Amino acid sequence: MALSGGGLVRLLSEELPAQARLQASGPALAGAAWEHWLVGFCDERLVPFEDPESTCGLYRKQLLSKISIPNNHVVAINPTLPVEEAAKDYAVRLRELFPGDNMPVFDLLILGMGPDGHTCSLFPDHPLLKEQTQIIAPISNSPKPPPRRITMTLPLLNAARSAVFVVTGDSKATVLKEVLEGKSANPLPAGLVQPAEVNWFVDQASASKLSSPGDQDLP
Ligand SMILES: O=C(O)[C@H](O)[C@@H](O)[C@H](O)[C@H](O)COP(=O)(O)O
Repeated sequence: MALSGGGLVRLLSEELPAQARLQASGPALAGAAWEHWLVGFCDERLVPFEDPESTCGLYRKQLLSKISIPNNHVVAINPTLPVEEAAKDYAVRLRELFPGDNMPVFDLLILGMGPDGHTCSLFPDHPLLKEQTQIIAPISNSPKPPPRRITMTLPLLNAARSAVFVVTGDSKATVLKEVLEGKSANPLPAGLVQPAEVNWFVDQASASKLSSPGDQDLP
């Protein structure tokens, strides 16, 4: 699986370890055992892991240290490289997890969405949305700080078996309606993520502007 940053870190860190403890006491659910998972990142900020802006550093501290995922099952970036090199290096690291596959196929992507409809570090009207060759790309002018990041691109995101968007808060209500119900000829980045299966986990505040469930024709 691959994880996104932002508010998702706290949300997963608050919920998953408790679920893991619950499931660990259950008879089956061996498949849910954490040691079977490899964890990558849908995007990452180019800062040291000890920086509070480091997505991997936050997950290690708040989540991964509390569940039994072996350290070598977490595929982190090399934040000491220049951003272009860090992107190339991360693409190599991910491809090593999928030997022989032309395109790595993640089982699960867990994504957030910004109030402008960005996801990962793919922002509206950014040239990266047209990237069709690289699976990981650098960005040095992220509108959301910090500016230097690496990000999965749409070819990699759309090759996944499934994606889950987790969207909360009223600041996302307008953009969520646009992504799920809009008919724009220029869809927002979150609306361009269309792997085999996409599920949206939203709270009442972020869903407050959606049409009533009965008459939605969701993508
Ligand atoms: O590292 C990042 O910044 C994220 O990957 C980014 O894409 C995030 O998911 C959205 O900006 C939503 O973040 P919030 O849930 O905090 O609004």
